[in-house]
Amino acid sequence: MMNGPAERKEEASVVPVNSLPFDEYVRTANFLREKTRHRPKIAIIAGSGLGGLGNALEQTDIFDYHDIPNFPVSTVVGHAGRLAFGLLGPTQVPVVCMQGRFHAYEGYPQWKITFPVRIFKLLGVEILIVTNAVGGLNPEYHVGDIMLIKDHINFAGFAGVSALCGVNDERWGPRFPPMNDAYDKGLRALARQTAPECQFQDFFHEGTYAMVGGPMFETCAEARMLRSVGGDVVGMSTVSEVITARHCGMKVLGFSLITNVVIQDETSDDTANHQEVLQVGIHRAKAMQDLVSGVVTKLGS
Ligand SMILES: O=P(O)(O)O[C@H]1O[C@H](CO)[C@@H](O)[C@H]1O
Ligand code: HPA
Repeated sequence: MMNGPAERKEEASVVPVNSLPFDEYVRTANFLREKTRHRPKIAIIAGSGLGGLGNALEQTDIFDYHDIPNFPVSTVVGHAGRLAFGLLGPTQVPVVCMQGRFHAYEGYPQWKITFPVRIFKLLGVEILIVTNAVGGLNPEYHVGDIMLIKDHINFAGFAGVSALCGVNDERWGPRFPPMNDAYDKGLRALARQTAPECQFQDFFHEGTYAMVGGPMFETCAEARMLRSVGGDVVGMSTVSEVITARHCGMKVLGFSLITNVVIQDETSDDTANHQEVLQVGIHRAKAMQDLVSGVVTKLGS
């Protein structure tokens, strides 16, 4: 029998993994809405070394993550831990930018990693732009190239780790959201159109982001496996944010900066390291900024 007393009891005993009640999200959103004059429809999450985007905003209202109720705090070098509301680009489009994101390897549960995405939804955001630093797996990709994210492979998800685990609150979205259209076609077309205008068509690709848990970089065998199943780049973030945004009906656009080439050959003397990731981020931050700003300007007009 469906929904009999036994089934209901079992349902009630499930501990929701997304464990803050809806009202707590509303409290955080209200806190921010009361303190900023901006009403952005676009949110940007800046990855490792890419937080400079937030510094390019004008008329900013800036919040330290420590000061926002219920917000996690950044613990990774290269993630400033600030939420900046402001105006981006020549046409002054209102945006909100996370200067630093949260990762599972910092010890955060999935619902916390993705908490800001739902706050953006409550604030009226319709489009989420994610940026990240990645290792290149595709042999045609070089350090400093930018990849428009076409799709992702969610290795954590295969293991049952998802921000959507737990009792589903329909106020956010459906129990079984589709992900075949995770990265919006129209927004990707806009990004492809913007890349040549920024003069970097020569180092622009479109490909698939493979998400691993980190914090350790990949072994050579793992890297070859990721490449063989279709990964063009690998990183330790982003996918949970994208899934949460799609779940609550936001459109998503994503860009990856290739900060290192993932070593796939055990005879190599090179090793991956976070300092290199940050250095490349610093050198190519302007390119990423121009691209995001170019797309945002088109969206705002
Ligand atoms: O994905 P973002 O936050 O850009 O950071 C990337 O850079 C770090 C490794 O250097 C990892 O956290 C990886 O995910
Ligand atoms: N692997 C995983 N995540 C990363 C890498 C990498 O090589 N570079 C930047 N983030």
